Amino acid sequence: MGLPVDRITINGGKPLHGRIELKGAKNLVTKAMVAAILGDTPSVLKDVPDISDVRIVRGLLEVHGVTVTKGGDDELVLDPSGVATAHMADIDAHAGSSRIPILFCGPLLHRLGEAFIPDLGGCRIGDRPIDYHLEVLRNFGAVVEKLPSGIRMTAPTGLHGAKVSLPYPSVGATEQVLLTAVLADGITELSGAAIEPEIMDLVNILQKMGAIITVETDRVIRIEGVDKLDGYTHRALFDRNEAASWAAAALATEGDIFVGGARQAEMLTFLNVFRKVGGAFEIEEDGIRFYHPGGELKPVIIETDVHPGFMTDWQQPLVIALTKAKGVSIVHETVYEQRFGFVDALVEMGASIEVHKECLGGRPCRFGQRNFQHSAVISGPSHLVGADIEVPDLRGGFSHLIAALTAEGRSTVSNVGIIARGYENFIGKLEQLGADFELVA
Ligand SMILES: CC(=O)N[C@H]1[C@@H](OP(=O)(O)OP(=O)(O)OC[C@H]2O[C@@H](n3ccc(=O)[nH]c3=O)[C@H](O)[C@@H]2O)O[C@H](CO)[C@@H](O)[C@@H]1O
Ligand SMILES: C=C(OP(=O)(O)O)C(=O)O
Repeated sequence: MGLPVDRITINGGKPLHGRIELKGAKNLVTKAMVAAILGDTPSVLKDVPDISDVRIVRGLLEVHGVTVTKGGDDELVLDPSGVATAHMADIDAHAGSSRIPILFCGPLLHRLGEAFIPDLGGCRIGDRPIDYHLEVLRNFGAVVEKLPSGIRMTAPTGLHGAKVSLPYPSVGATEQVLLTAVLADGITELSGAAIEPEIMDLVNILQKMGAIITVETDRVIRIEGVDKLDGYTHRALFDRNEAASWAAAALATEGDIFVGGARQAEMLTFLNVFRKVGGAFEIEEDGIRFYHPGGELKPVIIETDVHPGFMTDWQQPLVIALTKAKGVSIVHETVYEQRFGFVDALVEMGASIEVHKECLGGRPCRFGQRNFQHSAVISGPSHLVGADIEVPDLRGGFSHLIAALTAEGRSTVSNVGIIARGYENFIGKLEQLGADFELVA
């Protein structure tokens, strides 16, 4: 279900208390849905969240002839037996705000011998080129033709295993290689691979389907192509980015939230930072309790990075807690060159945050000396006051919600529809946690 409104007013200053439940990770579920195209039989995916990115991918699969039906609660059955060439106009209409269409390339080239990819969506937090994707696909034997409306791909001699190397461990490009190599003829060796937990869960899924994938040391993944794959049955990995977001909300509002379904192993790096800032957590069998134990919050120096580093998607929500810490925190964003657009609204609300183009707080990154404002210096504690703010992107949007929840007085947050791209029923969850807000028609 979409959001009924695009604006909410929040009366801040009330700690969030209660329990929420996570479902499968946005960054795995959508890719698992694409993997279903590769099977000869239907796949069953469990713990699918009701978020708009899932609806977009569902629409795209249906346009390509995959029958998608609801199984049990939160379960999708994806039957690829009718996969057929789609109409370009229909694809364009369904691509929406997601970046997932690019991952249809390999599976569609295997099944149909051609693919059309419209312009991609996703958060505007940097240029987000797709050069690695196109380069690896060319290595497999794809012919890429750029059209005004998107990209058309064919594979006149089929797809063949290749030795490929990524200049940077891109999550999407690693998934592109996996989804293409599993049915390619011969062996693929990928070096410079990303190894995020969501990628490892995609590897689990592909192995269930019949793929042969070896994850070696030093970011090398070896895939032996097979002739056919079957469907899978899989419960999606929990959404660790949503877990970190609610954890940040608990800390910033001086609250206490039990995040059902969160697990320690995939959040080790986040938990260390959360503890250093002054947050407390208790790890239970069925989730993690995150809370503010009282006392002052402490400043930290964080550098975002690929896994097992501090995930870039965690920094935006955590910045609000850092505005409450006594002293100077630094966040050096090394994954996306423009992920600090969201701080303008926070400054308007009274936060003291400066962004710099230098690489502050650690080692130099790809963005140093290139005029990208990618390091933030946060001085606290700041007293935030309510304001009218507009959500710029998914995680920046969640961070705006937290800012409004901690601020004195009333804030109006508009463009909240973006948040539904990755947070299931966040309005209902805010209600469950005791937030004081109203939806504005
Ligand atoms: C749907 C999904 O899973 N999204 C996640 C995925 O995004 P996504 O897969 O798009 O992110 P990537 O890991 O590919 O991007 C990382 C960096 O590589 C660059 N790059 C990437 C591809 C390419 O062809 N050329 C290139 O230069 C990007 O501009 C960026 O600077 O991983 C990111 C990094 O963990 C997360 O923040 C996103 O939440
Ligand atoms: C950047 C993100 O997602 P996407 O790649 O879907 O834009 C995110 O989840 O924070």
